Amino acid sequence: MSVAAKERRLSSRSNSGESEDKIGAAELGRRKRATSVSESISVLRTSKRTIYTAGRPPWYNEFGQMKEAFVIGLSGGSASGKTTVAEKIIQALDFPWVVLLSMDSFYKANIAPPYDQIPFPQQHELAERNEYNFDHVDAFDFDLCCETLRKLKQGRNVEIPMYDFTSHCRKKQAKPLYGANVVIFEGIMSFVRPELRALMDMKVFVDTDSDERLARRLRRDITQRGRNLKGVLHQYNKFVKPAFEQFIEPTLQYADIVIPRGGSNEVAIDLIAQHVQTQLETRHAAFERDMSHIHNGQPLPSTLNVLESTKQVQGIHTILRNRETPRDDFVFFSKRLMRLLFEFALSLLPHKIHVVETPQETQYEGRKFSGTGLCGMSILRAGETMEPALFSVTKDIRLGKILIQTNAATEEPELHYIRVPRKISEDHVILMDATVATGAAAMMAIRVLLDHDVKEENILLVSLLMADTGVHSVAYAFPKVQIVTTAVDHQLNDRYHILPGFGEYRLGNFGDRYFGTE
Ligand SMILES: Nc1ncnc2c1ncn2[C@@H]1O[C@H](COP(=O)(O)OP(=O)(O)O)[C@@H](O)[C@H]1O
Ligand SMILES: Nc1ccn([C@@H]2O[C@H](COP(=O)(O)O)[C@@H](O)[C@H]2O)c(=O)n1
Repeated sequence: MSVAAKERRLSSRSNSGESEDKIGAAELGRRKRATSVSESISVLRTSKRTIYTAGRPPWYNEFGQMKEAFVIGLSGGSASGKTTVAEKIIQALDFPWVVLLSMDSFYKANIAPPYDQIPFPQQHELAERNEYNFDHVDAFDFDLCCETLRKLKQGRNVEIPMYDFTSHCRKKQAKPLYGANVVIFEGIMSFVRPELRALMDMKVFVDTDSDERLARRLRRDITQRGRNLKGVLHQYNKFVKPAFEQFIEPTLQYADIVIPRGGSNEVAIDLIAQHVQTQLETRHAAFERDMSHIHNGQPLPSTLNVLESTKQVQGIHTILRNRETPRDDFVFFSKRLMRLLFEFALSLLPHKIHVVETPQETQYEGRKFSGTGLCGMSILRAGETMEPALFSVTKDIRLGKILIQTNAATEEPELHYIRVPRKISEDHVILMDATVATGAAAMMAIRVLLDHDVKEENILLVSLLMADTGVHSVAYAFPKVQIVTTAVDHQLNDRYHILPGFGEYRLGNFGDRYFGTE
């Protein structure tokens, strides 16, 4: 199958995108039209219940640790039907957060030893004349391939190189990919290296008759890869066939399952899908969801930083907690409190001594932010209300967004949309939510940042008002994250759920009061 088609499939099943990662309702609709998934909303199926969901449920435990993605390795000769089988497994799983990763993406950008002794124009000419061996192990960048698959398995954000079969080159742009519960990794050499095999939870070999493979390859390479009959036959006899015997066929011994006839073998595909479902159910059931009272009575963590409760701060709280406060006052005083909060949060960032010369030509020993970079990340919807205040105290700050909603049926947070600024791994990140109750959404947002290689100690969770449960849950899972707020409330409702500002000190739903959607 063509790389373009594989990429289309890949992007249609994951939350990656050309310019952003998103899985909002509109995107879901587009995907449904682009793929053959039948229902109008995504369905996560388990044997016990059916959960309707458009978002991604937690992929980490109460300690904040990752549940690794399930990796299916698919091997077999060229045109044996690996991609077709992968696509059928995806359809049979009918489960979001499944990504298809092809080894084709890891063809060397510039053909390397023993070939890199040949200068580039000649390499290209060799490929054009079908004299370059794309079926040799040396044609693949195994190091990058292994690193990418390992990161995906660990749930981290990756950049997938894009390969063009027509020009025989890696494209300049890579494709961001994040958020996989299941990774299907396919390629002719996928079982060759032990380090790649070690990452696979299940290994499947697609065993298709060689005549059939040749017939399919002829059709595909002529119609999709811009080749001619003579060239395909020459390449097949000189490289593809010997490579199958030398490198690919011997790896059949590593397979857990051998699928004769490839994509037509519905029974084998159903069996694989069932096994993966069972594995995912087991992992899902192991997740501790109710964290509302496991930290009861514990002292507040040392990573908690509460803004000094001056009379001025108390005055603003009084206005915000007053149910009679009109919306324009609520917005005005929230913004005042947010600015104070952000100035306080910024003071917690690392600073170094910085000496400047004054107009009087004396030296002034001051301070300067000593981090690499700073960016903000708002948890939608209420976190968005904090953006103007952040902009008013920081200059040129880059901003990302993340939409997390609670699934009414499961009461779990679900990830619906993310837009993370590029190259944030060395940055300090100010993560914003107006209020934090159980901490579930904040934990998910922190996990997303960690998956994008942000350092835990560089994250500041900044919130106007927090419940002590939320503080405990976040600090327990992510002990290096700095938690910054103006007040910590301890309030339980009759279901042992803590709601900040609830009851006597009621604040209500912050987003509704701020946006006037009560
Ligand atoms: N069972 C099948 N019957 C007919 N054609 C098939 C079948 N499986 C795959 N093909 C076709 O053969 C070609 C190669 O299949 P593909 O799944 O891309 O193989 P691979 O990923 O192993 O190279 C494609 O054009 C595909 O449409
Ligand atoms: N520039 C290239 C790169 C690779 N090939 C052939 O692709 C085959 C692997 O892809 P499958 O989808 O068939 O598994 C491999 O056999 C290479 O010969 C190519 O023709 N040109």
